[in-house]
Amino acid sequence: MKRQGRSPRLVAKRAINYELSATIYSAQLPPLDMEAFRRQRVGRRRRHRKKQHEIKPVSCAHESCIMELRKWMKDVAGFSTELTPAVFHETAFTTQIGTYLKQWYPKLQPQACIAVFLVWERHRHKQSHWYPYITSLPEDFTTPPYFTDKELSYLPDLVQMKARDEKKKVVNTFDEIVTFSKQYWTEFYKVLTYKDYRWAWSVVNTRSVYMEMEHCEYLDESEPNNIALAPFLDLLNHSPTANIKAEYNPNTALYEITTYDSYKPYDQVFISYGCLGSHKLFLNYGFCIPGNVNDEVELEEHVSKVIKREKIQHRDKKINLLKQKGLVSGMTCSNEGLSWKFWIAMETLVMDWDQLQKWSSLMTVDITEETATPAAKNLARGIIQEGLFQVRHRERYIEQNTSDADDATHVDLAQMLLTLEKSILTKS
Ligand SMILES: C[S@@+](CC[C@H](N)C(=O)[O-])C[C@H]1O[C@@H](n2cnc3c(N)ncnc32)[C@H](O)[C@@H]1O
Repeated sequence: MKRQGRSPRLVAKRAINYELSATIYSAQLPPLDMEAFRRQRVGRRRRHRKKQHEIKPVSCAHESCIMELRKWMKDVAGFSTELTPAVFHETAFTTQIGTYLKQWYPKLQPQACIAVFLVWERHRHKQSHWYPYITSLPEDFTTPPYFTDKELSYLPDLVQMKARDEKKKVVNTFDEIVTFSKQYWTEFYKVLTYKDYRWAWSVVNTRSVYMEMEHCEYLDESEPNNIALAPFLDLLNHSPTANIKAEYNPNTALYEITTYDSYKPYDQVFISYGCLGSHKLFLNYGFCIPGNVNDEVELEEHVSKVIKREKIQHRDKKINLLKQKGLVSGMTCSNEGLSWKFWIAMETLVMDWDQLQKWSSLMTVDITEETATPAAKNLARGIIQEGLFQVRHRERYIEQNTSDADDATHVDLAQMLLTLEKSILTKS
């Protein structure tokens, strides 16, 4: 039942535009109808006709945890060959532990609430109604909370800062949950460990779907209440180029995903988790993809470093102006090159006083690498070089500091993020 270090995929059984629907499990949803998945029958003949030279993917349908999950889907949702509606009357708040969840103080954020629910249900093992789903979940993750502080230091600066924040958030919410449960729910307190909580938090982070939900009086409103778990649906992997539509349909009470891509038999079916670059994919899901069309490098840090040591006239005034106009955060470079906001910043920073008086005329020009002034290009070159210097510096740091105590996957991820950054900066 243990799932570790592998990545099951959903495979198209026919050359179709695949359509999946599933019910979601959220912290506060009212009872939901569940219609699981429309599974197309695979004719044996069709499989036999498959060309010899095609490499058949290795199916994981026979794996006990997936079989259990399918069996569970069949038992509770009538999952067999066609989508069959069924009903789940439970939500986290209507289960055995709902009384605690509703009284939690300070109120739980949606993610923490689902995490508490998962920790508890996992602890109940086979007694839990959710056991087949919980057993089908990965045992660990490669998201930031799983990185040691040393491993975090291998990451590029910006993503490192966000990864540290994410890890801190898990630790802080865990502490709050310990404090509350110690006093008001000792049964839970006795079984609660940081390891389990981190696991549950990561389940929610990496596997939940987006769903607009109504206000819930029991949840902390500082975080939007729009996440839900969708068993089986959460086996779908991400591709940055997948062309899909995914939304909860209140008319059918189904979470519906439609793909506009075509698949041949035995292809892996992908969905898109959103237009996410490698940083976000890593921070939220613990992986990244080379050649991701959504990748970009934020240049704000490099810009501020370079302009501190360069002689920039009226520097503070120019920086304030760029900040006021909201141009600082969009200074990026991608596989397509440097952003318009970056070029505006470069032109602004090289202006003399007279040019600065007519600054607004800049906004009407489409500045690109081709049309930028030589001074702006020169400054831009210095900033890109600073970025490349930082990447090389971090790569050397990894080389000198890694040891057997580090998790090899974590080190690989850090190196991959640096390589992606280097590739974009070099192209620019
Ligand atoms: C919603 S789950 C998808 C199912 C998952 N592969 C599993 O084993 O259950 C999301 C996780 O799948 C993995 N994943 C999804 N798309 C991926 C991809 N294109 N490359 C590598 N890992 C991916 C990541 O670990 C991510 O956190």
